[in-house]
This record gives sequence, C-alpha cells and structure tokens, in this order.
Amino acid sequence: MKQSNIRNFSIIAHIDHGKSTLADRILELTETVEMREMKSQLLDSMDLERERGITIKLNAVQLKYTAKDGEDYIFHLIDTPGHVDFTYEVSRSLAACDGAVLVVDAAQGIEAQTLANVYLALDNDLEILPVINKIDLPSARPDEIMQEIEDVIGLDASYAPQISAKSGLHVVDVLEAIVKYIPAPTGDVNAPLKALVFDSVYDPYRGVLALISIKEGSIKVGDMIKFMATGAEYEVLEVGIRNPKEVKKQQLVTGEVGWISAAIKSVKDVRVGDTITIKNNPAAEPLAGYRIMNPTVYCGLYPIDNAKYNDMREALEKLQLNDAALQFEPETSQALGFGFRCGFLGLLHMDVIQERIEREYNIPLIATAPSVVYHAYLTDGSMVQVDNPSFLPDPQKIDHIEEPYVKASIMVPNDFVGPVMELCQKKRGNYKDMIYIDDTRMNLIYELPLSEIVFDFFDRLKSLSKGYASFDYELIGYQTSRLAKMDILLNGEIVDALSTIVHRDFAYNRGKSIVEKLKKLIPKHQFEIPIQAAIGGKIIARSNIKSLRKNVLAKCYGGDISRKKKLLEKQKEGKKRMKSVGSVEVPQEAFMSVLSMDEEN
Ligand SMILES: Nc1nc2c(ncn2[C@@H]2O[C@H](COP(=O)(O)OP(=O)(O)OP(=O)(O)O)[C@@H](O)[C@H]2O)c(=O)[nH]1
Repeated sequence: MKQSNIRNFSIIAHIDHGKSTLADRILELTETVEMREMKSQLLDSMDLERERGITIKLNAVQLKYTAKDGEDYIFHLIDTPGHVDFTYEVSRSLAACDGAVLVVDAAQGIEAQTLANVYLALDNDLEILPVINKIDLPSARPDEIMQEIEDVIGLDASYAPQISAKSGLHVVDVLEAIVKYIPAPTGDVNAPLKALVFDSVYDPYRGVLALISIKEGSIKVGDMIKFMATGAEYEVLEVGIRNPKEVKKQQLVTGEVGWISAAIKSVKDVRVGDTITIKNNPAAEPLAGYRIMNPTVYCGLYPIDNAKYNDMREALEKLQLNDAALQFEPETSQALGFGFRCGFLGLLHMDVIQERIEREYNIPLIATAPSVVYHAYLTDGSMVQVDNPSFLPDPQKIDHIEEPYVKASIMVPNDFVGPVMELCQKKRGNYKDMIYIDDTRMNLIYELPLSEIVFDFFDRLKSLSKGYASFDYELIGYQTSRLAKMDILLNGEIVDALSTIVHRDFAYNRGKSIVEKLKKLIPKHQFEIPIQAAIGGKIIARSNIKSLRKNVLAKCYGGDISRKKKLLEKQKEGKKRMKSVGSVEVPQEAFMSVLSMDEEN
C-alpha cells in the first residue's frame, strides 16, 4: 500500500456523543467485521467497559476502504478513552494519528470534553474533521451546532457530515471526508526507526504487546529494539496489525499502526508515549511529548478476609502488568489490618480497579476514602509527600501544607450559572473567567483544590444542573492551604482508616457531618459507642450510637434449631461487608462516608 493512501485517525468526542457507535458503523461499512460477529461496541473489549458504557483501554484497528475515487485506502482507527481520568492516554493516542474525527451530538452541542479533546488534537497538530451525530433525534439542531463549532472552536464546519451513527445514515460521508481531509502520514521510510508507543496490552503467553504507530523507518521480526525513555532492549519476536483480529506480518513500515511482541515481562518497560528505535541504527532523538504519569488519587484497599492478603497482592501485580498507571505498596492499618496503598489516575480508575479485584479475583474489599497527595513542609525545611492522611507528620513539626490545584472548565446553560458558581465557591474555588459560548451557555473557569473535586463534585454538578453542565480539568500545581488532619474516634480509639485532611474553615461542619453519617451507618452493638471527630486532640464533634436492647435469638423459643440457624445465617450475610475495628463492627460504607458531604456547609 502506498503511504499516500494511508489514513491514521482517532474519533474524539464528549462522553456519550456516539464515538463507539460511529466506530461500530465504520467497521461494518468497511466490512472489517462480518455482521454476525458484530457485537455492539466491539472496540470496547473489557466486560466492565461494556457494562459501564465507557471506553477505557485504547484499541487500534486496520480497515480497508475503497473510496468513490476508485482507490483503495488503509485506515487505522484508534479508539480513545473518553473520560477525564485518561487524558494522557487520549493525548498519546492522538499523537499516533494525523487527524481526528470530532463527533458532536446534534442535540447537546459542544461540551467541556469536546473542547478539551479539540485542544489535545490541536496540540498534536492534527487535522480535525467535525461530524454532527444523532441527527435522527427529534431535538437535533444540526445547523445551529454547525454554527457553534465555527464560533466556539473556529473550525470550518460547512463540510461536516451530518449523520446518525445509530441508523448508519450518511456514515459513508464520514469515510469519504476522511480520505479527502485527513492527510496521509509524512514520515521517511528510509530514516532510522521512530515508533510511538501509544498503548500496551498484556498477553499471558507472549508478555506485553506494545501498540505502536510507525512515524519513520520500519520494524521487522528479529530486530533488536530499544525503548528510548526506559532504555529497555528486546529482540522483536512478532509484529502485526489488528483488523480487529490479530494478523501477523513480517514488518511494519512508516504510516502503519500495529503491535509488536518481544517477550516483555512488565508493562513498566513499555511506557505509553515512549519511542522505539533500532539498537544499532538509532534515531537521533525520540518523538516529543513523553512524560511519566503519576497517580493523582490514593486509597487503601484491604481484603475483608485477612487470609486473602497474598491473593490480593497477586491480583494487583497482574493488574499492574496491564496498567502502568496503577501503583501499590503494602500498608498496615490498625483498624483494617494488612492491605495496600494504591495510586490511581482518578476516581473512575480507582473504581474500575476495585471492581476488577472483586469480580475477576473474587476478593471482597474494604476501600478507604481516596486522598490526593499533599506536600507537608516541615519546620526543618524538608518536605514530605503525604498520600495517606494518617501519616501526616505531627502538627508541631509542620510549617505549612500545600495541596494540588486544578484549572476547571465548566460549561453550563445560563440558567444554572448561579448554582454552579455557588458550588465552586463552596468547594473553595477561585473564580478566574467566564466565557460566553452562545446566547444560552457559558464556560466558567475556576481554580479548585483537587481534593474537593475528586470526591462528589462531578455528581453535585450534574444534579444541580439537571445533567446539563459538563466539566473538564487539568492539574496546575500546588498551593498553600490551611489544612489539618481530622481523626475519627470510635469507642475512644482513633480509627486510622477514617482520618482525613480537611480545610480548617470547613473542619467543624465536616466533622459534624461525618459523625452523623457514621451514627446512621454503624449498626447498634450490645454496648453504647461514642463517635468523635478530633483535630490535634481537640474534639470538634461527637455523637453516640445507643446500645442494642433486643437479642435476635431471644425470639426463638425452645429448641427450634433451624430457625435459629436461619437467623444466624442472615446475620452473617449482613456482616459480610463489615470489618471489626477494636470491638466495633464497621460496614464498608462507613469508610466512604467521609466522601459525600451533602449536609455540609
Ligand atoms: N439517537 C441516536 N442515538 C445515538 C446515536 N449515536 C449514538 N447514540 C447513542 O448514544 C449513546 C452513547 O453512544 P456511544 O457510542 O456509547 O458514545 P461514546 O461517545 O462512545 O461514549 P464513551 O465511549 O463512553 O465516550 C448510546 O446509547 C448510543 O446508542 C445516533 O446517531 N442517534
């Protein structure tokens, strides 16, 4: 295939605007997948993804298309994840392309992630092809949306195909527009190899497969390769493409997108964003833009059954082979026993990992409230990074504490601007700017502490804007805040897993709210349980869980063993998700109670 007849592109969109549905239609139209094999949203391979309707892992497929000009083309379609947690992956997958198909919902119009994705595409110098989707909806306003794309993004949308990805209407226009408007790859096939690693997949038999886009040169079986950032060296055992079935090849050349296997044991050697070159004929410099991804959110994960500790380590190790962004190290909690401190890219990433451990490895867990990474500057001039609130150094030794901040862009209809600004204010946001999108909507720019938005910000935003607000953010660095550690005491004992770092101005309300929540969540015991919130030994809120009066077994008379058994079974069921903390049984929800703060302020 001539390089000039290759087209490499991604589909980008705000969540739910129809990216995966369009990808499915394109696969059908190019007859890449036979109809009977076609499962809806084929590119989303993990069960969890399908269930949650989100795209997490990237995928690349090769498609063949005979255009109306009579020429045969090869398309490489690279699927990108659509959630803010995975921005870096989106950016790298875009760097593997020459163009991006921008899907915009004809009823919703431009949303925060539409813009965020457009900026990422522009950063990567991509040609952007707008496509207006869901024109079958009664509420569709394709012409207005076309105007919006021109006004807000500054793209010429006059040639944007207006389609229904669901029914397939006009989807062929998208393929023609890809041929016409997205440029062919330009690299020199005779230059030393530069292959961008934009994803990796773990295969239990062959080790890590690197998904690569060949920017210059070529790669073939038997080559000795070098990963330029990690320095790892391997011999290439297999190269190939996916269509979406795996097809082995002898080599991949400039413009092609595929995979290589080289008996690579750990995903850590195959960092997304790295450049692969040939060891004996290396490229002078790597492709631009590589960076190491650091987790933004940490939490403790503890097996409910301590005997499962080693199984859990194995589960995490296996998951990590697949997911370089997941970090973990052993941690002990007085309350919860032995477990792991785990680092994630965001809350969604955390949820997904937690669910996979429970579901795929069958290990019931207790998760502690997520925490961001604080920088505690000590009076001796040193700095410690704190990702677990219970390890915050003694207040006497702390000079000041800094916390991570983000710049948030929130798109919201005019009617909801008031409540959204109020929410941002409550979440300690600093107002920065307000940009008019059109007569009906605005883009609010705020700087907010990450700790405030990783919790329930997104849910609150959605509910108070009736689902209309959309949101995107990027980390902008650390700022000093008046923070302190708040401890929770049950029955007079500090429960380390319930400690949080709070802003001093909000400490009282937050303490009160947590204490009240715990009172509702922790079941009654045979004895009274005092619950207290304290900062530096000073009690700021308290309540009591009254003792249980009735014994369930008292109801059973005589020797009705089966009834007794049933009752005990029932109690056991209820206890499954409990963890004994000292003499108190605490349910899983209690550890998350520090998160949802509906009653506060
Ligand atoms: N009416 C209508 N619904 C559509 C159309 N295209 C997609 N949808 C629906 O919109 C919803 C979201 O579509 P997806 O393709 O999953 O969206 P996505 O952008 O891939 O979402 P993420 O992968 O989560 O980012 C699904 O319920 C689709 O059935 C369309 O043309 N018309």
